[in-house]
Amino acid sequence: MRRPVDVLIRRLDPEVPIPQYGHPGDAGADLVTTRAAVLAPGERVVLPTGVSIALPDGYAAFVHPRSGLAARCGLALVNAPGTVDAGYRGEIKVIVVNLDPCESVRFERFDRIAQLVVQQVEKVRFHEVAELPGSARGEGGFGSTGGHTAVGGSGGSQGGNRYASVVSDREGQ
Ligand SMILES: O=c1ccn([C@H]2C[C@H](O)[C@@H](COP(=O)(O)OP(=O)(O)OP(=O)(O)O)O2)c(=O)[nH]1
Ligand SMILES: [Mg+2]
Repeated sequence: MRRPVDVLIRRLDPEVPIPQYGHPGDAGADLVTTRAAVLAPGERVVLPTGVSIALPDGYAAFVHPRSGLAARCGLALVNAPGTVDAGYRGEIKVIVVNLDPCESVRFERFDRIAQLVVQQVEKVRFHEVAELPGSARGEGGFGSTGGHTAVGGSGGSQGGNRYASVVSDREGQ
């Protein structure tokens, strides 16, 4: 295993646990909320994690959702993945939204709400050019390779089509 990267961390709440990896090979260390909360269906809230960090230069940390909460409760991060810059010294916050149409989501203090993935990031220099070099993909994007052709349209009147395509995608799984 590679040597871990050292990251300085400050507790802003004396009782908050230091983020933990669930298993040795995990990419994300779990973040908790220091504030209990109840999110009604569709509600969005910014939750404090009680920690701030100082990343080494050339690194960033990304706040990712936890799949279990997404699957069980419909919890999503509005800005997933949230980007924590190396120079940020403020409290890490998590912007959660309850996407379940019916059920509220409840968090107790110190429940794990997200996971922090630390990665090396490249700094680039942009060089303006009149033409970009060619590539196999070219300008094709947004479903250009197929598989999503029935999704989309201009909204309203396409609703029936859109639903049918979602159903058939699921049947194909
Ligand atoms: O999920 C997140 C995302 C960001 N941040 C913090 C760390 C990050 O360094 C800072 C700014 O985030 P970002 O650059 O995504 O937000 P912005 O709207 O562009 O703000 P700014 O103008 O401060 O860059 O907010 C969090 O605590 N949680
Ligand atoms: Mg920014």
